[in-house]
Parts: sequence; structure tokens; C-alpha cells
Amino acid sequence: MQSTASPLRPAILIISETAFKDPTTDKAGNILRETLKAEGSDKWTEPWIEIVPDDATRIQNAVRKWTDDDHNNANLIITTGGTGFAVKDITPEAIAPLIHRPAPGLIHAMLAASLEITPFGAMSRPVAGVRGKALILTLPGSPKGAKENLQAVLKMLPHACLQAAGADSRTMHAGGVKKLEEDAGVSTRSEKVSIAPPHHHHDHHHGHGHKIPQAHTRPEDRPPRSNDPTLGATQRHRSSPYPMLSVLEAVSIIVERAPAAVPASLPLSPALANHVIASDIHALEAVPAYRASIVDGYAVKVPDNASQKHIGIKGTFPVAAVSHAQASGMPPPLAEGTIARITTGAPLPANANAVVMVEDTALVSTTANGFEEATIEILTDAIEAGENVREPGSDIQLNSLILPKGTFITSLGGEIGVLAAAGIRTLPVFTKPRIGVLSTGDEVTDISDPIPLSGGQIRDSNRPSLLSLLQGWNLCSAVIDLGIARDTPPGSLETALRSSLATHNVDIIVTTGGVSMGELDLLKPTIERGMGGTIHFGRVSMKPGKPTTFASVPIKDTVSGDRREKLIFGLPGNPASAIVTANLFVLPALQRMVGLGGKRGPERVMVRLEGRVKCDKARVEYHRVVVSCGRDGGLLAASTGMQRSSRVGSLAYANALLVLPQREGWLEKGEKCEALMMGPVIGFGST
Ligand SMILES: Nc1nc2c(c(=O)[nH]1)N[C@H]1C(S)=C(S)[C@@H](COP(=O)(O)OP(=O)(O)OC[C@H]3O[C@@H](n4cnc5c(N)ncnc54)[C@H](O)[C@@H]3O)O[C@H]1N2
Ligand code: MOO
Ligand SMILES: [Mg+2]
Repeated sequence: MQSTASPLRPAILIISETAFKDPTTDKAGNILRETLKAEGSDKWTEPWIEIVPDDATRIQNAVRKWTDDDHNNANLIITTGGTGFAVKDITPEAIAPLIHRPAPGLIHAMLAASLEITPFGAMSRPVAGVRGKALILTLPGSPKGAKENLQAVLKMLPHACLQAAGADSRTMHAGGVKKLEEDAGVSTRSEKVSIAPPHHHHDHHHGHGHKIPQAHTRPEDRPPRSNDPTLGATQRHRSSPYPMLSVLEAVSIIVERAPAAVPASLPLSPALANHVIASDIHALEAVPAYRASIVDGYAVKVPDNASQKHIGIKGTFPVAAVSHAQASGMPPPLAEGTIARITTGAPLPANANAVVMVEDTALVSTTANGFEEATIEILTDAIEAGENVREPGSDIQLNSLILPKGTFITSLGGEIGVLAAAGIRTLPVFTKPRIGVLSTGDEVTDISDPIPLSGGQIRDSNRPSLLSLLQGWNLCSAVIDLGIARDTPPGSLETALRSSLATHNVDIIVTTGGVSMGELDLLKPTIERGMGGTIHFGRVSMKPGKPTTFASVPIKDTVSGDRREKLIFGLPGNPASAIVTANLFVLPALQRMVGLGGKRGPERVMVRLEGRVKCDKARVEYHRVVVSCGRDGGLLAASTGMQRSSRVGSLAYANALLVLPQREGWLEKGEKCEALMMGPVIGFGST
């Protein structure tokens, strides 16, 4: 246990290429050490000092070493360097994802103090906050600036560090803070401050004593159920603590949790294909906007009285005007006894009421140069008023409802065409989420790695496979490759998840691997214990995909300061499990988030089996099949063969999943079965 009586442990991280190459060039380390020392050895012990180059991973590893190990924990970590605007300055980007609880007040104090001295104080981008039980501050690289920044907050630091380390804030406020305010120094009271015992460093679920322990009605109020990896393999669960849900229950939870679709007004363009319209759209312009010809020919005036209908207009007429489909002007009215040449789509003279096709006419005479028609003969009488004329608004009526809210804009062009024709220039559509795919595991090797596999290494097939699936759905504004997170050293997965959220600003992370019962299955504890997230479910009764995990983590937006919930789908590592569960669980979330709330995953159809398939007596099985169109118009399903969840080949060619009921025995050839369509039906089947 730590108390105010024992001094606090500081660590100084010098971030500098030069000092890394030649430590004798560093000045900041010593100055910061002296600055702390001046406060008194009863407050601060001799600091740990380390030098790293401007390299995010090395910075993060150094900090984690002082924050994530209960036996080696620093109370205060101050970094110096890399906070400026130069391209190499990446300290804030490296530190920010590690912060569990930001401390903007300290940033404010440091910047205010710097600005008192020089306007160049504004050229620093400091980060401050608590990770685990340690307070982290990033100071500028110049020794003078670093010292001034540290001095600006130095008096507050012991108090802040004690609180971060778990001291009871009420006890501290009862005595210490008053004194602290009086002398702007650390509490010197004689009673010892109680500090929580060093168990896992996230006790906000059950550490403050203001929650009724047994009233865990909402998932987020429950204490973590996951393994505590710091306790070692012997202490792990030997049966899963997560209830087994049905697929239906799991999908309901996802749909409830996924954020509702957010509308935005976007300019109409082909890029709006694959979006959902967010409100009813009415025509802003009529189509056509004027009385237009449907054919190339001659605008005429035919008797439009029903009784005179068949008197006909055969005869020879002067061609008095020409109307082309062009932007400028309207043609003059027809003088009595004349006609006007007209092209398809061009406006009719106001008093014309029909168009005779050029095929039904003959040239009679030309102008002197032989270039223009002077008179033509109409050869037919079979022409009625209104013939070959499109009345204004007859294709799209002004103000009529053209596409209702909820319409999916396909990439086939129809919807975009209607919108464009009706004068819609901006359109309310639901925005799409950003999604990222992260593989996990020490054995997983990137497909581009040229080195032959050795030992237990495997190729990362899940990531390219899922990226392709997600891109093909067209339901995300960005599908981001988040790489591979390692299982070791401890904390690697948390760093990868936090960096993914911070750097790529994704709304959803899809991970594969690490969700089952092994001691290196770290996703659940990382989310619950490391990130203060909530596991909404951790097991589903289905084959493949049993350990599928769905969670949310609260993340503070660095720009707006708002707390937003990010979703994490922890799909199992086995390749078939990953793709099946993406279709069953990730798809319904995306459908809701883009405004297709009525849908809950892939389309369901009935198919006839082309061969017998075995059911599982313990779980509903999603058997990979190729669905094709039979000669009788019905749908046929052919198995892709052996269905073990590790067999990635069971997915090749598959465009559907049979939903095999949970029971003993087989479904026989020719029997009907429900199937979920992952892609379009292909050509003709074999029978
Ligand atoms: N004792 C128990 N063991 C297992 C259970 C169980 O209930 N009790 N569940 C099994 C089931 S079902 C599945 S599915 C898997 C799920 O495994 P994890 O999600 O924990 O994944 P890993 O252990 O990390 O890996 C499993 C398997 O998948 C391979 N893998 C991982 N990532 C990739 C990738 N990106 N590309 C290709 N293949 C990958 C990995 O190498 C393993 O072979 O757990 C069972 N165990
Ligand atoms: O549930 Mo696991 O995905 O069968 O192999
Ligand atoms: Mg595992």
C-alpha cells in the first residue's frame, strides 16, 4: 500500500532521435529531475529515465512498462519531446490512445503558463491523462519549455497522482485539499490516505461503493466476467461465464445496441449509390417541363374534337418553323395552314397538338439553294390530337413523391436518374459508418510476408476475406485494414484497439480470434478490464461461431469531447466461423446504421437440397452451400463439402448458408431447407 508518507515514483521519457543516438546530448532529463527534486525527496523518489526515438511503438512500449505492471508502476510519467508540428513529432499520437481518462485541465494549465512567457507556447500539442494508476503528461522538447510546463502543474501533481493511484477522494478532500490550496503544496497531514489494493486497474464497475452490488440489471452495470489475465492460466475460467444465446436473441441485442441511422444532406452524385434516402423526396421540377415531341417529324394542328377525329390532315403544307431539342427559346406558334419540323424531345409550338413522324411524309419542294424543306406532304390520316406528344409532368409530376424515405439507392442507376431528372441537387441520405478489421494472434502472419511459415505460424486469411466481404456490402463509408494485433506483450491488443479507434476513427471494429477459452484469448478481458467496455454477449448457440462476442466501448471524441459508443464484434478465429458470423451479426448492425432497419441480415429463401447433409444435435448449423437456379425455376443447394470451421475451403464458391435445424440425423437429398443468401444466386444447378 502507498500513502502520502511514502514518496511518489516518477518516470521521465525523453523522446528524441539525437538523444537516443547520443545520450550525452540530452539536457531535458536532468533539468526535469532537478525540478522534481526541488519539490522535496519526501514527495518524489529518484525518477526512472529512459530515452527513445520518435517511434510510436517504442514510446508506447516504454509508457506501458511503467503503467501496466503493478509491481513496476510509476505514479507520474512525463515525456519530453515530439509534441510540435514537425512531421516526425508523434508523441501526442502515440500517447493519446493509451490514455484511459484525459486530463484537459492540466493541458490548459501548461499552455496558459507557456503563453504567459511566449506566444510560441501555442506551438506545443500536449496530452495529459491517467492510464491505470499513473498520470501521464507530455512536455515540449526544449529543456526550458519542459521545465516551465512542469512547474506550471507541479504543485497539483502529488494530489493528482494519489487520486489516480486509487486514494479515496473523500478522505483526501476532508483534510488534504484545503491545505493543498493554502500552500499550493502537497498535503502534509499526518493521517494516512487509504489507497485501493493493487488488483486490476479498472474498478469503475464496482470500485466506488455507490452501486448496489447485486443490482446488475444492465450489462454495463455488471462486474467483468472475463478472465483476469494477470492472474495466470491457473485462474482462468474452466467453463464459460457467458450465457449461451440463440442467434435470434443475439441479433436482437445487436439491433438494439447499434446506433440509429444518422441523416445528412449530400450533393446528388453517383457516389450516393448504396445509400438509403432519409426522407420522402418530391419532384422539384416536372418532367418534361414543356410539351415535348416523342418523335422526329412535324408538329401539326389536328382537329381535336372527338367527332372530327377522323377528318385527317393528309395534304401538302409549308414547313414554316423548326424546333430542335436545344436550350434556347421556344418555337413560335404555327400560322394557320403551316407545320413545323421538330426533333425528338423538342418543345412543340404552343398551338400544335400532335407530331407526324418523318416516315409518314414526303418532300415536295425545297428552298432555292436546295438545302431547306419548303413544303412537305403528310401521307397519313391516322394521326390524333395528342399523338407523339409528352404533356408537361407526364413522366414526373411537379411536387409528386418520387422516392419515399427508406428507398435504397441502387448502383443500377434508376433511382439516381429519377432524382437527377426531377431537379434534386442535394439529398437527405443516411450516413454510413466507418468499419475496421483487425486480426489477432501471435501466430498470424500477413499475406505479404515473404518469409516461409515456421513453427505454429499461419497465414492471415480472415482479414483479406472479411475486408472483401465488407467492401462488397457497400454499407460503410470506409472499410479499413487495421492489421494484426499481437497477444504478447500484455497490453498489445488494448493498444491496437485504442489506436484503431483514435487514429482511424472507426465506429465498428471487427476482430477475429482470441474469443474462446484459451489463456491467450484476450479480447473479452481487454474490452472489459482494459477499456471499461461492456460485453453484451460472449457465446451463441450456433455452429460455427459459438464464441462470437459483441461489445461496446465508451470513447471520448477528441474533437467534440462527446462520449460515443463504439462497437466491437469479436468474431472467432476459425475462418468459416468468422465469415458466417460476419453475415449473421455484423450485417444486421450495418443495416440498422445505414437506415435499412427492416432487415436483419442476409435474405432468407427456401432451397431444395442437391445431396444429403448432416445436422448437429447441439447447435443450429450454418452449412456453406452453392445456391443455383434449377431448370424448374426453383432454387437448389449443393454443399461445399467438409464443414469443419477451420476449413477455409468450405467458403470457396459458397453464396449461401443452409440453416440446418438443431437435431440428430440428416436432411435428405430433395428435402427443402431454409438458406441465407450471402450473394446472388448463380446460373443453373445440376438437376
Ligand atoms: N476449450 C474450448 N476450446 C475451444 C472452444 C470452446 O468452447 N472450448 N471453442 C472452439 C470454437 S467453437 C472456436 S470457433 C474457436 C475460436 O477460437 P478463438 O476465436 O479463440 O481464436 P484463436 O484461438 O485465436 O484461433 C482459433 C483458430 O483460428 C486461427 N486463426 C486465428 N486468426 C486467424 C486469421 N486471421 N486467419 C486465419 N486463421 C486464423 C488460429 O490460428 C486457430 O487455428 O475456439 C475453439 N476452442
Ligand atoms: O463455433 Mo466454432 O466456430 O464451431 O468452430
Ligand atoms: Mg482461442
